[in-house]
Amino acid sequence: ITEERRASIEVTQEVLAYHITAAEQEIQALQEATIPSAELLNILDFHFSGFGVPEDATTQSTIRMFLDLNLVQDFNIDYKVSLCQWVLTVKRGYRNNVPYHNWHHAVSTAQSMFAMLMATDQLQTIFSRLEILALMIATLNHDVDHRGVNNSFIERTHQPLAQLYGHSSLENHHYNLCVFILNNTGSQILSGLSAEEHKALLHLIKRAILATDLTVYMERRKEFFSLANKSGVSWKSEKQRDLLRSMLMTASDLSAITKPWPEQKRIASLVAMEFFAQGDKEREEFKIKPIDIMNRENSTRLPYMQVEYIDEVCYPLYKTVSRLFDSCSPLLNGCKKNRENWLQLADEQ
Ligand SMILES: CCCOc1ccc(S(=O)(=O)N2CCN(C)CC2)cc1-c1nc(CC)cc(=O)[nH]1
Repeated sequence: ITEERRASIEVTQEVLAYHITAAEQEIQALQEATIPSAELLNILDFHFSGFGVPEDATTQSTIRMFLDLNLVQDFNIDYKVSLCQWVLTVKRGYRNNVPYHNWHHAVSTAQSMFAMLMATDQLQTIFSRLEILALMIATLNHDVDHRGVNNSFIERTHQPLAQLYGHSSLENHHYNLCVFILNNTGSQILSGLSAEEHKALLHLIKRAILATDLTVYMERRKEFFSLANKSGVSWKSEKQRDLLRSMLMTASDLSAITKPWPEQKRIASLVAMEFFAQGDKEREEFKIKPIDIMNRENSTRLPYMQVEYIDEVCYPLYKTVSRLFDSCSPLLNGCKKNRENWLQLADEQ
């Protein structure tokens, strides 16, 4: 990158550091709070939704996940000084003027990963402690600073992010901000790790966040489905574990489609709001015709689009994950149920 671009990134990071550091009183309140149990917070349930809970419960739920997975203890994470500030700083990294890709989506995604890990002993034996730490940090940060527009919009409209990163520009940005927050004074939750653990962890986090680019998921899932068809997969090789971690990232990322119908309906309208807002920008600002799913005029086709989304993107994944890990079958059942609900609405159109 040229010298002036490097300088402008420095300035942006300084400004970001100032804005992103959580407010003192918010940190204090969280530090002093008694964190309710996982049962009380309902975070062990597959039907939990981050969109349904008040802000302070979302930060307490995140802390509870790290505590109950023993990550605070295993990695000597300083609870008061770093973990509280880190959670609040990640929360502030999300934009609350974005209808769907905001902090509530981040918490829902992290909670889905948490629920899968807590329900499936096998996963806790397959993955090392470092991999579990990576998955929890990656799910919470995987969409940080999302602007409510997708990669293709960013690339087609030549936004700075597109010039910084060739492809998966959003996911690269999410990863870089995740690292920036981990290095920011006051939220350095990884200070208890050795140099080689830290290096290995950042690689695991990068792979996990980049895996949330849906185009990457659609390419790699064939390999996952055929691997899962073999009897008794060992998940011993790093390549196989990387694939499994990536697929579980997507299963967590798309878990809104598995939620009880009232929740799924509400979340789908937030997704639609965001997609249509992008369509409006494309039409007005960039004089480009928005693609079907982002075109407000097609909103009557929404139920039909959801059925397509379930059939083409979601169902095959939850089917395979549930076949490998039976305890994750609530995700498949929720997805099946929502397909029926959307199909019924589509037929009524
Ligand atoms: C609810 C408004 C319409 O929502 C959709 C419409 C179409 C498709 S799609 O499968 O055809 N497909 C996906 C891959 N893109 C590259 C092309 C379009 C997906 C969604 C959708 N996406 C998400 C994830 C953010 C959540 C969600 O609930 N629904």
